[in-house]
Amino acid sequence: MMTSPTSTASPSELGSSLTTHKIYKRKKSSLGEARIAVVGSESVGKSAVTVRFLTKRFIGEYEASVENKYRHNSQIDSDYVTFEILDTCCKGPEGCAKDDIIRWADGFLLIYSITSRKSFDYVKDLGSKIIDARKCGFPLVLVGNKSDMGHVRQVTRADGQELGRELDCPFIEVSASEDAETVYDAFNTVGRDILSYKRKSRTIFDRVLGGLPSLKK
Ligand SMILES: Nc1nc2c(ncn2[C@@H]2O[C@H](COP(=O)(O)OP(=O)(O)OP(=O)(O)O)[C@@H](O)[C@H]2O)c(=O)[nH]1
Repeated sequence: MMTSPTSTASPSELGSSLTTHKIYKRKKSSLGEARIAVVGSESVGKSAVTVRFLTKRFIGEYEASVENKYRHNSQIDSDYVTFEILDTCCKGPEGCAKDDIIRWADGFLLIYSITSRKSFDYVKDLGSKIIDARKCGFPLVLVGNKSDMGHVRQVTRADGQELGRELDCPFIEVSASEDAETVYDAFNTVGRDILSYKRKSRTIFDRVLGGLPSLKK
């Protein structure tokens, strides 16, 4: 069900595809699935960006005290993909990148607000924590949200590009409120990276299995 752009969105308003979870078990997702955790500090627009991608609408305010998980079918290039998107909540001492979430996700959208230096420093630490926990080359996309608020900008585009290079991941500036295309681009970029990462892992696995019959000869 669509919600009007100016209303307050609650999870139940966003349709039956949504469930809320507390613990994320790392049961491997299938090749056509992309589990994305949307992480970043408070009020950077994690829910706005997620809901924009899911409903094509910008919704101003959210009832946001819990983590929300959504399933969404989409197509990237010629691949059909089921996105599982976790809109995280940062309250609590562990912040939004709890260990079970880091294990659960196939990839991350690291979101900061271009109007908050503090939120940028937060994703810098978070990105390093994720890279330490997962393998090198793990799918991450760095997202600077609220690009429509250039008049109160605290983080330059060059800062974002530099951090993208440091984390070795794509960097995109978006505006959940003004520019849906940039938001789709961010999700599709991480989705594409996840599929390619999974294919590479599978290729190595297949190569190992593929080698076994020849051993019998
Ligand atoms: N101008 C502008 N405001 C935005 C944008 N995205 C989100 N906001 C506003 O920023 C505020 C926080 O947005 P949320 O989506 O609730 O942020 P969040 O990161 O999910 O917040 P928490 O879950 O509470 O940490 C709301 O008032 C939104 O309307 C944007 O692209 N531009």
